[in-house]
Amino acid sequence: MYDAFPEEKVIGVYRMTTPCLLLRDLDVIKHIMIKDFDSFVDRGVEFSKSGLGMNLFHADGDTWRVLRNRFTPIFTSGKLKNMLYLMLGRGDIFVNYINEICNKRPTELETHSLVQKYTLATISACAFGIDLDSFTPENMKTLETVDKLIFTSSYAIELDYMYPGILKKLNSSLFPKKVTDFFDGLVKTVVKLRDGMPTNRKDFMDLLLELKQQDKITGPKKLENEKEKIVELTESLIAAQAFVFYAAGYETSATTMSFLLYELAKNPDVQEKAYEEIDTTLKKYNGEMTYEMLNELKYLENIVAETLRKYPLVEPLQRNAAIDYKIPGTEVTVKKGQTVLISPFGIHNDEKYYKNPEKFDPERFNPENSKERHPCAYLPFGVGPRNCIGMRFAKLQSHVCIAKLLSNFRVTPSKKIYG
Ligand code: HEM
Repeated sequence: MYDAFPEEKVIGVYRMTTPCLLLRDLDVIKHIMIKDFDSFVDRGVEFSKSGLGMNLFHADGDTWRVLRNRFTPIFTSGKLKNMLYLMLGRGDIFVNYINEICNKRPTELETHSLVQKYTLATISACAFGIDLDSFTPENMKTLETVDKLIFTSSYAIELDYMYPGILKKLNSSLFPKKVTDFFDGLVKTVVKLRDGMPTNRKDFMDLLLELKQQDKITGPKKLENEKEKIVELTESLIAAQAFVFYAAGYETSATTMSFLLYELAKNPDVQEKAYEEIDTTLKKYNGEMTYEMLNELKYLENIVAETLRKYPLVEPLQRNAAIDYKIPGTEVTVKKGQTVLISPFGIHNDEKYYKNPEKFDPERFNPENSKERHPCAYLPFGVGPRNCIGMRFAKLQSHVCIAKLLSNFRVTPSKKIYG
C-alpha cells in the first residue's frame, strides 16, 4: 500500500472494517510522533488493561506516562553495564553449545532457532533471574513452553479491528489465562526467593523490586492544579512488565540476529571486516569483552543498523488520536479515536531515502552518510517519546552474540539451498 501511492502524504486504509490512515510523508510523521506527541500518546489497542494488560507497551495515557517515567532509568547505560555479565555468560554457553555440535560432526545449523536459544537465555536471565548452565533439552523446556504460549495467535486483535471496542466492552484480555498465570506465578516465586528485596544480581527483577520499595509510583511533574496520577506497584504490575520485557525483547532480537547472520553469510567481505574489527578491538582490551570494548565496535554497529533497515520487524507503528487533528501540509483531519499507521518497511525500502535498497551496505550508517538523513527515515525502534525502551539492551545483546560468534566461527550459506 505504501508503494502504491508514491505521491501521497497520507493514505486511507481499512484494517478489517476499521478505517485508518497510513502516513507516508516524513514531515507528517515527525509532527505526529514527535512535535504533537501529546495528542498521539496511545497505540489504540483497546482491551482490558488489568493483569498483563498493564504492561508498558499497551498502557494508555497517564498510566503510560507514569510507567515510562519510572522504567526509563532501568535501561540506562549504567544499569546495562551491570547486566553485561549475564549476557556474556549466556554468550559463552552459546559458543560451547555450537562447539559441541560441530565437534561431533560437521553439520549445517538452522540459524533462527539457534540464536533464539541465546536470546531466550539472555532475556530470561535479565528479566527473571532464570539461570541456565547449558542449553540441554530439559533446560530449554520451560522456556519453550512459555514461548509457545505467548506466540500462539489468539485472533483477539483481529476481532477488535472488525468490531472496534469489543474487547474493552467485554473486559477481555489479549492474553490467554495460562500466560497470565505463568507470569504471575513466576514473579511470585522470584519475589519470594529474594524476600521481596533487590539482590546483587542487578537484573530487571532487582530493578523492579527496588522501585517496589517505593510502593506507589507517580508520573512526571504536571501543571500546578492537575492531579498527579499514582500507580500502585503490585506484584501483578511487576509481572506485566517482566512479561513485556520478555515478549518484546526475545523474538525481536532473535529474528534480527538471524537476518544479520544471513547477510554475513551472503557478504563474506562484510563478515571479514567485522571479524577484523572484533579481533583488533579485543587485542586492545587484552582479550576481555567489556562494555567499552563492545561499544567500540562501530562497524558491527553499522551492520546491526543496516540489518534493521532492511528487515525492520515491528510493522506497522501506530498511534491513536486523542483529538481531531488537522495534519499539517494537507487537507486531511484525523478524527479523535482514529488510528494512524506508519510503515518502517515501506520507508526503509524506498529509493527516495536509500539508493539501491536491496543492497546490504553497512556503510550507509557511517556518520558522514547518515548526517543528512531525515530523523524519521529510519524507524526500526520507532520514534519519539514512545519509541522502544529496550533499544540499548537489544544493541548490546546483539554485539555480545555476534562478537562471541565471530571470535570462534564463520558463517557460510547452506549448500542445501545455495548449491
Ligand atoms: C532488535 C530488537 C528490538 C526491536 C527491533 C524493537 C522494536 C520496537 C518498536 C518498533 C517498538 C514500538 C516503538 C514505537 O511505537 O514508536 C518497541 C516498543 C517497545 N519495546 Fe522494543 N524492540 C526490540 C527489543 C526490545 C527489548 C530487548 C526490550 C526490553 C528488554 C524491548 C521493550 C520494548 C517495550 C517495553 C516497548 C514499549 C515502549 C512504550 O510503549 O513506551 N524491546 N520496540
